[in-house]
Amino acid sequence: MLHVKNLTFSYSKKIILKHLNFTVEKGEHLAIIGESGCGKSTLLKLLYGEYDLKKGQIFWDDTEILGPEHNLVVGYDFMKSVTQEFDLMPFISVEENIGKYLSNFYPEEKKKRTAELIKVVELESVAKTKVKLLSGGQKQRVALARSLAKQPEILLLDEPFSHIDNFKKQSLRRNIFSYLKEKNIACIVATHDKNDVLGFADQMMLLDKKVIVVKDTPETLYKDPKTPLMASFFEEFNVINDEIIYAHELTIVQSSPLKAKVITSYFNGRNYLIKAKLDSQDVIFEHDIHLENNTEIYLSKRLSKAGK
Ligand SMILES: Nc1ncnc2c1ncn2[C@@H]1O[C@H](COP(=O)(O)OP(=O)(O)OP(=O)(O)O)[C@@H](O)[C@H]1O
Repeated sequence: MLHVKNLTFSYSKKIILKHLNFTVEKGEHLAIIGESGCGKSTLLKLLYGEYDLKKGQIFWDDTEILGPEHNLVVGYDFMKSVTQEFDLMPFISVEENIGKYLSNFYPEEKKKRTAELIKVVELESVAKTKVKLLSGGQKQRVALARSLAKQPEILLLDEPFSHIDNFKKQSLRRNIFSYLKEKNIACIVATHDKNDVLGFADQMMLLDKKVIVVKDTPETLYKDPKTPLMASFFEEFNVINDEIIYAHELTIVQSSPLKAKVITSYFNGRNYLIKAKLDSQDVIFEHDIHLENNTEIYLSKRLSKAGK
């Protein structure tokens, strides 16, 4: 288990993270979210042992994670990290990069393992291509596969699919995250993308103003986001009479106290996103058809399927 105890960290005098306490079980998937600059990458670097801690401690089971003051080489065998700098070897092939740290003593096993990982990241077609010839997204996939080569116990991922196109993203997420579950590898993912979280993370943790605001399951936080910052991670939303209401939860009714005037309609794929003026505030909601500007409407929170 990863155990973070009372971690506080600053770059020179600027405090970035304050009094963080949390745990991650073996095989568990934790997503770290928060606005740009809130300290997600810094936290991953601390967990990896890239910096020395002045306050607080980090343990993986009984091993304390220590920084460069204590370790000549940063990092531990049981932990791997994939950052935004992929740190690959450009002049050797994809399969050579992935197999680089696997023992040559068992060539058959090395070959099998490399092929298995190439399949997980769907790079079969470029297995023999030199890495310098790959796109950014392909390089990111090589970095992901390489991090899994010597099966770690815990994997730290910083925006792991940021360079990967939408065609590939969803199947890649499914492959990687189910591979980690299958092998009982814990993973901590810093992300801005709800699709990295919903359906995959066991727990998610929101960082804001240096502290952990909330840590819970994605389902609990989606259904009851508590704060606008949390809601904004998931979807477009409104705050009406102090209540957070997602755009898809607002609907047009015959009559209600919420009388509004349409400002504009945006085509949104399966429906339209309508912006309207409600008293002095702008509200946003989903609707099946385009609405003319200035149409007067009445809005209400949609009843859930259970009728609540
Ligand atoms: N090496 C450094 N030296 C000094 N300040 C730094 C350093 N690295 C990051 N910072 C600062 O620490 C804060 C947190 O940065 P960090 O990269 O951890 O945020 P983040 O949440 O990962 O952001 P993003 O989502 O944009 O990647 C920022 O204000 C950043 O400017």
